[in-house]
Amino acid sequence: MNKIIDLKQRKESLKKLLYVITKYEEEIIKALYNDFKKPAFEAVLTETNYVISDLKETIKNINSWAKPKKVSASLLNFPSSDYVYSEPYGHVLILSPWNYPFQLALCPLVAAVAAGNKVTLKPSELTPHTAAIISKIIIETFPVKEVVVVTGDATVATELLKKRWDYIFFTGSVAVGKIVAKAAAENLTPVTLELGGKSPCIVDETANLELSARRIVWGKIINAGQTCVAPDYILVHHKMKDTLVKFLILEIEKALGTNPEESPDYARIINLKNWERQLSLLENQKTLLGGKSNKESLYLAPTLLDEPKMDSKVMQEEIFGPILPILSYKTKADIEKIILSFEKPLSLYLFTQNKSFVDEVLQKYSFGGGCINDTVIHLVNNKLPFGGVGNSGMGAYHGKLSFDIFSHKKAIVKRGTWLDLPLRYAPYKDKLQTIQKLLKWI
Ligand SMILES: NC(=O)C1=CN([C@@H]2O[C@H](COP(=O)(O)OP(=O)(O)OC[C@H]3O[C@@H](n4cnc5c(N)ncnc54)[C@H](OP(=O)(O)O)[C@@H]3O)[C@@H](O)[C@H]2O)C=CC1
Ligand SMILES: CCCCCC(=O)O
Repeated sequence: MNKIIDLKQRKESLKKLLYVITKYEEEIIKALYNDFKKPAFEAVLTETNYVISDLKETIKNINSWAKPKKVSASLLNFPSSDYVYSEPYGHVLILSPWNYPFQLALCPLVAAVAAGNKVTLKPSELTPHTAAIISKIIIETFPVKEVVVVTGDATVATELLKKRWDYIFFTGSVAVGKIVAKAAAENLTPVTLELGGKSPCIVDETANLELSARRIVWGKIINAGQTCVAPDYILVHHKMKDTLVKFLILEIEKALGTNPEESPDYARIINLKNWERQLSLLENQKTLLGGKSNKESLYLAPTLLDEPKMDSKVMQEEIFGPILPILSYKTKADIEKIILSFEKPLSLYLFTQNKSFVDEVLQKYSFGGGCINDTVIHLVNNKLPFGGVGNSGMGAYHGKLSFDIFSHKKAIVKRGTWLDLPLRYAPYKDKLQTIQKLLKWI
């Protein structure tokens, strides 16, 4: 059993990490830009500041989170004091993706360290500049190497998965999530899988269309649509479709101008393979806006598609890019038929003023989490669990939940020795009635 990293040392390490990240914030922002032109505003909002506030919250609460929790004792154990101890799993592996390469690597890492674990982190090789600054930060913060960064591609991750870990935290695609789960099963290693899916965005006949368009566009164009909780496709009431499309086009132009390629506020597709995949989603599709692309700069305009067929590629796989299919519906049965044709999504968004429809949708559809009359912002509140369900993932984190997923919860009963009731001990003769009465009474 590795030496458990004591609370004082964990807190010191996290304070040092906060200092070092703050010191290198400009370098991190530059690295994110160099990797795929992530705008500085988005880099601060969704990466550096996101991690800094998570770190501050963890440092503030680590003592209370790590303290053994006293729970009410069972009368059957009288006299006793009962506790839940949070114990680090040991040595954890974190595999993180390229789309929010700083946040999705560091937030799990902060929690794993806070819970007292050693950490091996493998960031994506698709964002080498960010991986390099993460390595620099970790080396400067953890000289004793309780945290190490292993850079490299999927082959490195494959080798890492051959080792035995005490916990694996994976963020990425469903396909690789299954590879990770299989590898973990070999050693019965607990895992958190933060995956993806096709997150629907329903707009009904009561929705405020201008406001809905603004919030849908925001959630779609941030990071050039490469966000696991981005609205993947729109289901709009057929009477509202034309007006919604008009507002979507207006909001995209308001945000990025009439030529988004020239906007400094719009990222690029991460690499040629993903750019070509995005282009393949446009084949034989009717475009309402966008479609313009540039192979050299890996640019793809925010693109609205008109009523793609359900068996088309764009409707058969997670888009994970700036393409937004618009499908209209007449009845709730139309909505149900489409949403239930897919695996349980990571998110679902509903734009409506109809409270009973909200209740109906929340009851009818299973999904990781989502918003009513907005998109993506459920990730801002760290009191809310962030995770998938079914194919979109298992386990959820953020806030104290992150500390808890990296802690084994050990139950401890501390018995008094001044009293030892004989009831539970054999021989049981003529004790049965007493125990039956007692158990009914408790
Ligand atoms: N739920 C969430 O929080 C998030 C989910 N996602 C989902 O991730 C997907 C896109 O991210 P992406 O990075 O492309 O996902 P991948 O699954 O391709 O990669 C995720 C991580 O796993 C590594 N990896 C890739 N192939 C293998 C393999 N065969 N064995 C072991 N490890 C491997 C990658 O390394 P390398 O990149 O170096 O090849 C990367 O570090 C989308 O489906 C998206 O929805 C993305 C972000 C957040
Ligand atoms: C806005 C931050 C989002 C991070 C996780 C994702 O890709 O959805």
